[in-house]
Amino acid sequence: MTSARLLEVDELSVVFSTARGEVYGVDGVSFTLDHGETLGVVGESGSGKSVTATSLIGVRPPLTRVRTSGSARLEGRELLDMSEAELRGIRGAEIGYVFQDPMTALDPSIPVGNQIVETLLVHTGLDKAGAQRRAVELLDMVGIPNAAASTRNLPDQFSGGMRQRILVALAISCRPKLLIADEATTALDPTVQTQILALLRSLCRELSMAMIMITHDFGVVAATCDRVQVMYAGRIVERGSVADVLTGPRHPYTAGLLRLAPRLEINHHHRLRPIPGRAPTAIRNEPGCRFSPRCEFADDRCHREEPPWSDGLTHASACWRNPAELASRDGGQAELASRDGGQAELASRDRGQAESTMLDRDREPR
Ligand SMILES: Nc1ncnc2c1ncn2[C@@H]1O[C@H](COP(=O)(O)OP(=O)(O)OP(=O)(O)O)[C@@H](O)[C@H]1O
Repeated sequence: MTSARLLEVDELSVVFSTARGEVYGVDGVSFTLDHGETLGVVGESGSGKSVTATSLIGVRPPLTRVRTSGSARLEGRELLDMSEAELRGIRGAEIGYVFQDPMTALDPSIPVGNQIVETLLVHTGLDKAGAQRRAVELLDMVGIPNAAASTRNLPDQFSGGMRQRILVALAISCRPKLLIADEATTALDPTVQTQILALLRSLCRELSMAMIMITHDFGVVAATCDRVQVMYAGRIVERGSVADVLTGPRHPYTAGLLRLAPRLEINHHHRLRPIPGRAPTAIRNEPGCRFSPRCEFADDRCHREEPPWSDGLTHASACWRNPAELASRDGGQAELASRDGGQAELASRDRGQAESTMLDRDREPR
């Protein structure tokens, strides 16, 4: 029986034992994802985006003692209790993963077609001839020119953008229900980045595939996602629809990130500029809100007590302060709100632009 929800993550915590003590890579994260839905996960470096995602597919850093707790269910099946063999069956087949650097995921010594064929033979009932035909179809689908001949090429015979397309082909080869794109376009130049984002969005639609898009970049989220959650120091601090969060951020951290993002256009690189102060490593030794040492609105209670999560709302944040109060105290916020009106428009324009780019099927030269 298929569960209504594709993914249900409940109080997920991932703790690393380090020389400095226990470090919470992720600390009590909960979220859900429906079939076909696209979710952006945004936050500064070290906020726990990748640890959240890799714990779903059971990938653990080597030589590190890790303790995972909570729950992560894929269509009702607990991923955290699965054996390595069961997880191997999930990875690729039900959850596809696209990394930032295709060369870490592609074997440089094996022709790309063979790498896709291997995956298909492991996870599907296709025979070799069927898998070879499917590999050509997949390369064609992601916009590799001369797909049949290209199957014989090694990864380094392709440009960076083409390699990223090949990685997308590999990730979707078994028609996963969920695609996780982890900074998948960060290393690409802006034009190629726009094309890959368009490709991902259109594949999600064509294949009814859900996607978790991990990024530093609100422009990427605006171009590809329905919903977004913002992470800080191992926790989710705000979540909502992309339009709601971009037009009216409720958490001072999100507002700060948006204020510092130059422009929400996906054809410009704009990794998050840092908010003043240092992002903490999530070692549980301080009471109160983790953002309070960097927050211009923090009062005594923020430093003392963990803020509650405003549950039941589609647009919610974990903050003691009232968003209206923050907006009235922060002149910059008012400016942000009016600028964000334009940004919401941009979000839908970016999507249109990204999709028409996809329809054009333009291909970057080698
Ligand atoms: N192997 C490890 N050993 C110890 N701590 C780790 C390890 N991997 C991750 N962490 C901790 O988990 C936190 C979250 O890491 P994660 O890679 O998820 O961040 P991120 O938000 O994905 O950052 P980036 O955007 O730079 O990839 C880090 O700040 C670090 O403290």
